[in-house]
Amino acid sequence: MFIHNFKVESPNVKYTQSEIQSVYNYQTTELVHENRNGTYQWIVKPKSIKYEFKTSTHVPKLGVMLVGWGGNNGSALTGAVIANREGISWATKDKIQQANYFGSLTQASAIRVGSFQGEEIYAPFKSLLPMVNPDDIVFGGWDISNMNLADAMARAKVFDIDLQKQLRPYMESMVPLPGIYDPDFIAANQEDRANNVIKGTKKDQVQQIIQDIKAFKEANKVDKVVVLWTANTERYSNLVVGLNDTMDNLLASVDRNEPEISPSTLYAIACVMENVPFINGSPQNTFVPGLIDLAIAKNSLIGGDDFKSGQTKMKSVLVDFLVGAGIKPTSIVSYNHLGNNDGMNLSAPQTFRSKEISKSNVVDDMVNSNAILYEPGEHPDHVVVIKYVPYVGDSKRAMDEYTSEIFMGGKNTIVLHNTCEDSLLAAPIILDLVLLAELSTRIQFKAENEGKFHSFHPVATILSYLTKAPLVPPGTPVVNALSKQRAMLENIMRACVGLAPENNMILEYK
Ligand SMILES: NC(=O)c1ccc[n+]([C@@H]2O[C@H](COP(=O)([O-])OP(=O)(O)OC[C@H]3O[C@@H](n4cnc5c(N)ncnc54)[C@H](O)[C@@H]3O)[C@@H](O)[C@H]2O)c1
Ligand SMILES: O=P([O-])([O-])O[C@@H]1[C@@H](O)[C@H](O)[C@@H](O)[C@H](O)[C@@H]1O
Repeated sequence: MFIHNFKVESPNVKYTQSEIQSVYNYQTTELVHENRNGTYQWIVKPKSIKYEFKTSTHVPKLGVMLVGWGGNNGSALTGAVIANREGISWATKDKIQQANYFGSLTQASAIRVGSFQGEEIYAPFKSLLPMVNPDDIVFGGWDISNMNLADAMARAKVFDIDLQKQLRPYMESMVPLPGIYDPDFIAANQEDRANNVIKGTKKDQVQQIIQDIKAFKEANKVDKVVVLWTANTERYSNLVVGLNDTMDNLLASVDRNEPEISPSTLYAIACVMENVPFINGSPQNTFVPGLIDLAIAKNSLIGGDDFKSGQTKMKSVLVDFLVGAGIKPTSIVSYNHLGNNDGMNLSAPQTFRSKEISKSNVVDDMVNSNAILYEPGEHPDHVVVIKYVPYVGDSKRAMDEYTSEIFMGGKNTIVLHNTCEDSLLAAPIILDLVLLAELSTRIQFKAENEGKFHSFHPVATILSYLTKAPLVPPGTPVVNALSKQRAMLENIMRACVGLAPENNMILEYK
């Protein structure tokens, strides 16, 4: 059975006018490696730590400023929110289609809340904690192309024509602000697009972005702004001591107009200086060490990298299943071709390399978790190929071959063909990223041994389910297995409302 909302009644949960307060006993373990009677043993000690959470229930009017607003993803998300808000339906060759948020974890997935008279009871994921209604989001942003959002939607060729016709009146007045353009960081084939750029030094550009954010906030009377990069993939920035290794060196490099500071890092600096959450939906290393330093010093949320939308999302499920089943993947070949502008930009070696890194590292945690299957340092062969084929447009075609060793010298080969409608998979992920980033800034918590409440660490690992290469604080484990990432997010939100983690034991029926 499905219920649409619920209230938790518990001595550990208190609903006030402005907050949900919860006390949560976090069950974990402590490991020691001790010499017991002359033999070193691993001792595992169950441990319970009391946490207190406070979640503000003041849901803000949210502004979302997209870098790359006029791109396929940006125009698709903007159009989809308008279509949902206005209740637009449109004719397709099959049926009259209603707007929806399928593919959004927060808007279209469910959680188990328990059982009632022998029946499993589920509720919307978003019913766990008060969240922004996506229909209410005000969009804006920047693009190096000055094309209005209605024409950008037509250029993207993502939506059905009847839907585009209905959306055009809402979107043709939406024009991206000039963006920071540096041809050294994206493919040369993007130059023709760059007719809407901020002039001046890198410092001038940062200042302009800060002014743009302030002006957007004032003009739209939004309470909060979240900025998300859905612009083209950049090449990696070189990490240089004295240039971008610390926040002081990074800011000094901007003052000196150092060429190696990328546009994406400049946008991120502007956001951190304004305490505006910044999320990187692409694979480049926007978050150079100096930027991470700055975000921590300012306690300003940063998250990324690279939306986990299709081929890689499937990989983080399949490899988790195989390794979890004691089967040894030995060869993973991931090929895809696509024909959108993202694909054209990725046809350059330096920008492809950024994507190759994020798509290749996604199995590391799963491989490293099982020393029965893999010797120290042993990894599957893993190849990533991306080709630009204009004809297929945004309809990316992914083909994967997984070869694994199975019982008694056997081999198993799994072949997948996955038509990933790139922007229709990425747009709902962008929505989740901005909604969860906003929610996480309304949560304060403290452990029993901490004196005062504090926010999550500015490096938002809570967003990792949505990214290929989760950005984590130094010294924090990187988890890519999709089921673990989703469980982490759900269970943290359950803790905020006093519910135990979903452990799937259902002992009541055992
Ligand atoms: N499934 C997916 O679509 C998916 C998944 C993961 C990551 N991504 C990443 O998301 C990004 C966007 O994908 P897309 O399909 O919308 O690409 P797109 O090329 O259609 O859109 C990118 C937009 O960014 C603009 N732009 C480029 N540099 C800019 C800058 N410095 N400032 C402002 N605007 C700039 C371009 O003019 C373009 O309009 C790409 O980096 C892609 O790799 C996409
Ligand atoms: O998310 P995913 O499908 O694994 O990876 C995708 C790439 O394979 C593809 O080339 C490009 O369309 C997107 O930028 C996305 O990153």
